[in-house]
Amino acid sequence: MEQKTENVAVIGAGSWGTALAMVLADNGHSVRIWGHNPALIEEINAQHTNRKYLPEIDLPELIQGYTDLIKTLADVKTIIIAVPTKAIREVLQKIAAFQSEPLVIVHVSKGIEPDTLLRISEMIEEELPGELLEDVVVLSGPSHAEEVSLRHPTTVTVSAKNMEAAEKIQDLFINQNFRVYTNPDLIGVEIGGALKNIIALGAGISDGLGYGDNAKAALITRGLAEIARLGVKMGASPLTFSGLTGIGDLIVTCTSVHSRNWRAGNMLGKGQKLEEVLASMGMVVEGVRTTKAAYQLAKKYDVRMPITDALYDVLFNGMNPKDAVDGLMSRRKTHEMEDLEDILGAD
Ligand SMILES: NC(=O)C1=CN([C@@H]2O[C@H](COP(=O)(O)OP(=O)(O)OC[C@H]3O[C@@H](n4cnc5c(N)ncnc54)[C@H](OP(=O)(O)O)[C@@H]3O)[C@@H](O)[C@H]2O)C=CC1
Ligand SMILES: O=C(CO)COP(=O)(O)O
Repeated sequence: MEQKTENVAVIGAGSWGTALAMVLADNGHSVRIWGHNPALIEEINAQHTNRKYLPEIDLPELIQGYTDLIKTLADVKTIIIAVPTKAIREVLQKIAAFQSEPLVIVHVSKGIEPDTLLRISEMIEEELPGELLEDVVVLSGPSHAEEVSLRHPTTVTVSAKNMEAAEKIQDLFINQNFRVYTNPDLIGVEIGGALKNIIALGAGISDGLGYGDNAKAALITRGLAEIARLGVKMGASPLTFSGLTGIGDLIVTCTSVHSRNWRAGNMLGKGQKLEEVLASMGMVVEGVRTTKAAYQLAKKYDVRMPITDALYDVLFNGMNPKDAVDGLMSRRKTHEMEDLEDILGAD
């Protein structure tokens, strides 16, 4: 496939930013990766590695590391924001302080902001004035950085209000190992990507407690039901939840040892305290903040989210994980498809 190459900036030099920089470099783009840790950027430039986040990987030389944000964005139109959700406003404020040309922002983070209950594209629209923001595109789907950086086959979805912008980002990333689909359902893509992390924490807890595949299948299936219930009330298409950013990302995150959310849940299930689990991870566990946001969203939209409620009690109210599972299993009996009307959007 003939592609026009360009300068692309990746903001965030962690696992996902680095793996996506590799995809872009494989497509021939000049990639500038910005990070706030000078030692890591020095390592990327001098040794072409990022040992903390992708220990086994050698990086293409087309990837250049930067710590100066102004230099990173010179002659760049498209930037990939790959920092944890809670750092997004901070980096956008830094960019807004000097940027004068409009940007296409591609966000690849998976979260919802607690309290404001904004999706990430909405946070970006709040932080960047209209004259600096040409388009916002989300890229999401079942895609562990560890496997993308090994160039293992991976599929993701892009979405935006302006689908022409999404298609341009599809062209920017797509290659033989990294297949990119489009989906116009921006709300569904962002909600599925964010909320699967809650269920992945739950799957990790279940495995940590010693429960088996039956319990995990139940969590994935009933987790998807409650994500779809909320998503549809927020305006998403129910079909999106049967796609890559719905069931696809749920499967990969609930079943993979690469998932930081699964790993954190696993440690919780084995009896460790949340603070010690997070301190030992060294990488972001988005599901913790997203549990708080989803708990608040469930109240706002009056949607039943029993797994999210149980996770909230474990994470923020000190509930014993075993008691949380017992609570889920002893809920009032019900019809499996009782919520179908909600999922299909009927009154
Ligand atoms: N890893 C994956 O496989 C995937 C991750 N994602 C999503 O991508 C997002 C980023 O995750 P990921 O790369 O994995 O996270 P990591 O924890 O691997 O890396 C996060 C990076 O962001 C940097 N960072 C944190 N806070 C700031 C800040 N205030 N200013 C500048 N840089 C900051 C960190 O710097 P430092 O090293 O100094 O802490 C680190 O380089 C998350 O929302 C995640 O859900 C989506 C799909 C796949
Ligand atoms: O989103 C991911 C894979 O699609 C990565 O999940 P974790 O953040 O749990 O590692």
